[in-house]
Amino acid sequence: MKFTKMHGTGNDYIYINGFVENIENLSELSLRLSDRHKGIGSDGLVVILPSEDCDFKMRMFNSDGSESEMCGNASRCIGKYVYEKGLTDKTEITLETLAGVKVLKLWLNEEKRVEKVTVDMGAPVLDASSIPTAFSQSPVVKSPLPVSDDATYEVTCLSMGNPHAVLFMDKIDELDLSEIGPVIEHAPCFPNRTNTEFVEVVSDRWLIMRVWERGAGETLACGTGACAAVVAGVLNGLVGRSATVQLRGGDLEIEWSEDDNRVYLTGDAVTVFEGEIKLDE
Ligand SMILES: N[C@H](CCC[C@H](N)C(=O)O)C(=O)O
Repeated sequence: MKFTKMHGTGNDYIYINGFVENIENLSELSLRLSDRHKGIGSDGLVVILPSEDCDFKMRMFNSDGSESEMCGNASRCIGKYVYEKGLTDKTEITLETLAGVKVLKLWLNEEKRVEKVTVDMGAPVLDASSIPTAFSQSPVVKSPLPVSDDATYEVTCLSMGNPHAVLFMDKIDELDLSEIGPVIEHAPCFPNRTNTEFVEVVSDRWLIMRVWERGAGETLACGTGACAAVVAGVLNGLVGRSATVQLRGGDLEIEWSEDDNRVYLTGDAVTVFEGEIKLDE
């Protein structure tokens, strides 16, 4: 099987061309190939497929084999993949996902390489029952979430097609995410588990964030998570509608448009290497 290793802001996935490769059991394959010691090594697996109504379709699996509805960083990398491999010559591309249709706008440099991509992520979902959480008020803002006997955090929960819990706090560098991350991910109030963002507010245009992803653990960046952080920041009166989110893997630019209520995500898309792997060994 041929594959391409790509990252968006350090969030790395194995990309497979589903027009050519016919792979069964993608969930098991993601679990196996994502392993950083015994596999290729990645945060998960992304398959690019034909779509009936859109230009392309994405399926995205976490490194634990679970499938997610949406991935912002992978959407940008798909834009680069399909354009640079000649699968399309469009610079505005529609992408079918389990979270609906997303529109990718490609930014080309002088050599016609895709340098960055803006994704129209659609409107955030703020209704508690659709996120889903056990919290009943909508929007789910400043809700108390006990994480240990002596610590309760206030969380803001929303969906960008996939679930997010956002926590605002200082000194996020000092957090032990491997301890607190799984507790929140598996908290009983999140029946579908959750992605969790730990966010420090620097100014009304600048957030610093670490992320514990559902099904993948701490990653260097999360596009849907960065969108969730800005939406949650606006709901809490902490940040403006247009902000830079600084992650361990780099910066993402987020705008929650007042005009159309949609969230726009802009960031890099990078090809790391191409490879071929025997699946029967
Ligand atoms: N890293 C991705 C999101 C993956 C989300 C996944 N961990 C889930 O289970 O929802 C992003 O850039 O948006």
